[in-house]
Amino acid sequence: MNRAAMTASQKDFENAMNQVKLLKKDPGNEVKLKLYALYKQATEGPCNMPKPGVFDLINKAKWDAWNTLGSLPKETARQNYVDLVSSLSSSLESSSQVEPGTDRKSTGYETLMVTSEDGITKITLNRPAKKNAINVEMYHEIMRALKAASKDDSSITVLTGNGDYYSSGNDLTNFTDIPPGGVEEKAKNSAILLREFVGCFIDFPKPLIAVVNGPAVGISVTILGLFDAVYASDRATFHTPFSHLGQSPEGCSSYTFLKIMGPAKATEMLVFGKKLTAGEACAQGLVTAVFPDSTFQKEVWTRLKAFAKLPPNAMRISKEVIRNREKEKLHAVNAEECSVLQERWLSDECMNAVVNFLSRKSKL
Ligand SMILES: CCCC/C=C/CC(=O)SCCNC(=O)CCNC(=O)[C@H](O)C(C)(C)COP(=O)(O)OP(=O)(O)OC[C@H]1O[C@@H](n2cnc3c(N)ncnc32)[C@H](O)[C@@H]1OP(=O)(O)O
Repeated sequence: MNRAAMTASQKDFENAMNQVKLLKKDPGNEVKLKLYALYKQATEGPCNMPKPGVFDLINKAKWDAWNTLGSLPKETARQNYVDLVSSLSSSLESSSQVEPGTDRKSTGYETLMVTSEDGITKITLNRPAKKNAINVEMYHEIMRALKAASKDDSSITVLTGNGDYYSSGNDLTNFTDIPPGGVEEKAKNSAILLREFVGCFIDFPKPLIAVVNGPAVGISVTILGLFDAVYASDRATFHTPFSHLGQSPEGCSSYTFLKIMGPAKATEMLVFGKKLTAGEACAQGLVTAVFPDSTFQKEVWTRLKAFAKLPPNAMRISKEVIRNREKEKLHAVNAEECSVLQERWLSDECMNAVVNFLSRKSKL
């Protein structure tokens, strides 16, 4: 009897492991850590691995989850794993029945909403609960959306944010997913990603317009220097706290901001982390126009719809004439900024700032 039950439980365990791979929705980090811990306990027994270092956030979280199970018997862990997967499958299935085929799914983007209407392709950053922080998936999706927009039949492309923020910049949890090659490999991969990401903005062929609906931080601010127009709500602020984060400027801002606002004002922003109001950013040339938040959407979209009616080829060619002679320089600046940042990400100053944010010791 016992033996039959154990065999059945082992089979259920294997089925459950397969079921986890087939889950349609991400169950979230907390559940994933529980699954990891139960799996390890069921297959290897109690945790006797050395505790990972303080900067190794992911492995430390995994270790904590496993260690918490103490001396739970392997068979019980196996059963608990099976029970957890079964509850998970039914809850995720039922939630997908409530909301069949949401918009996000139909567009094929997880972190963005992309629509095309009235000659305008609108790319909306769509992680409002995280203040539209740009995680690795979002970097890739923005690049994909820009590539698609460069070839579609729209005349202009708009980037905006959903919710109260435009974007809080780089998602600081990006730094916690350390690959087997360690933090050096992570820094190298991030520099490659950043260079490719910024390169897409440098090369974007159609008029690119930012509709800054709220506060903007970090990389969401620096790349504005590569846009053709920037419209802001009077609720928006512009903040590049690189020194506070132990980092250095990116998005070609070390070049574009100096050209736009001059070295003194650019230094205040990029080195001293001065946060600008929308009015100040407009006075310094980073923002094209500011509108009261109450009428922002109406006024901006009326203006953009009128722009989108202009002959698209003329707009594209005019942009080429204005921007092309700077392209080579911008790519060189981008490469240099990324290589400096690759080093910065390995510094104690940067690691401490990220750990402080993640352990909720500091915010901007
Ligand atoms: C690979 C390429 C790398 C390119 C490098 C680029 C450099 C940069 O972009 S530097 C800028 C990095 N950004 C920040 O330092 C902002 C950090 N966030 C904050 O200081 C605050 O969250 C805020 C001032 C933006 C908002 O504060 P508020 O009190 O209104 O809201 P919160 O409760 O803090 O946020 C809600 C929710 O969102 C999460 N979150 C917000 N911003 C980020 C972020 N940048 N990275 C990760 N997560 C972020 C925050 O943790 C909250 O999540 P929970 O509800 O789960 O706690």
